[in-house]
Amino acid sequence: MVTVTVIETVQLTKSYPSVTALDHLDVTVGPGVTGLVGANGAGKSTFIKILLGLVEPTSGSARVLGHDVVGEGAAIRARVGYMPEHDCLPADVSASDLVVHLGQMSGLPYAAARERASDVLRHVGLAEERYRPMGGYSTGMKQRAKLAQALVHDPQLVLLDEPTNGLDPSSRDDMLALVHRIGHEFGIAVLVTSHLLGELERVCDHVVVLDGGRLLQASATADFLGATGSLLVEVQGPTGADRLLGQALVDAGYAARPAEGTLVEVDVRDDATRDVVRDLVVDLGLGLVRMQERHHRIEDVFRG
Ligand SMILES: Nc1ncnc2c1ncn2[C@@H]1O[C@H](COP(=O)(O)OP(=O)(O)OP(=O)(O)O)[C@@H](O)[C@H]1O
Repeated sequence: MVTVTVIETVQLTKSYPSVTALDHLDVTVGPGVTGLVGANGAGKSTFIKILLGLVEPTSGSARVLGHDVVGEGAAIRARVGYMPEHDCLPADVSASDLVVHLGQMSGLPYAAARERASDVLRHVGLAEERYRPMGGYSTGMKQRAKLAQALVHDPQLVLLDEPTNGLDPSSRDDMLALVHRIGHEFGIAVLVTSHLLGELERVCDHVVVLDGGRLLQASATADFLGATGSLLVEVQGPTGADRLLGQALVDAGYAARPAEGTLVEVDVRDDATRDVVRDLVVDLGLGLVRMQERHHRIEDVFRG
């Protein structure tokens, strides 16, 4: 299988007078959905603006779909869709009119722009409301309109800057499902940023983690989420965890500690660990609610 490089940066650096926003970044992004993760100020928006050819690097280089970000910004923007982080929608224009207009700006004839706009607005889930002025939209509807305009010119790559910002949990799930569909069903490469590390685990094939402008880690999501070598055990009753953590586990030679909520984390020592823990729970007269392998979270990379 040929792996296509969508984005490639070499020692990419962006310095502002008081801060180094990006510090010698070597990043390669391929097809599918890639998450760009980092706390506020980590450099995510700066990275996206450089990829679009809107901000020049201080040093190093970056190529998007084979084009150099310095000098070939127009060619990049013709093939890349961009969903900005902040609310930038004109209040008195409808989503339909905006997306048709931007489709025409990208070079589509009016009839084709209308047809494409109608398609993408349907895909992002804006129905009748697409004809109403966007000033009256909820945050979720505004995010959908911003996503539609990024897709209207049939890009090969979309850069989505914090698309779940300001959304309630259910709209957040809808937006993440859409991001996943764009990357997998529509076959458009996606780079999506978030400061909420946990949410990208579900939809991204790869994750790039930035910290203070530096690359902390870049790998397949599955590599971030590997098993930790311990079990999470939940037993019934308010004192169940304490009783399990009492002498019996120690006597049996297991290292264990309290985990989130009322969970108990037990280090896996050998193949028999699960059976021993289950038997101990039974011997103590506790009901076993669940016992599962503990997996890493993307957050763990920040804990070193
Ligand atoms: N035009 C600018 N002039 C000076 N400093 C800037 C400029 N743009 C960004 N910065 C600084 O560069 C650093 C990275 O900012 P950036 O907006 O890229 O981070 P981010 O990860 O996108 O965070 P957020 O999610 O809060 O936007 C920050 O310290 C920011 O203050």
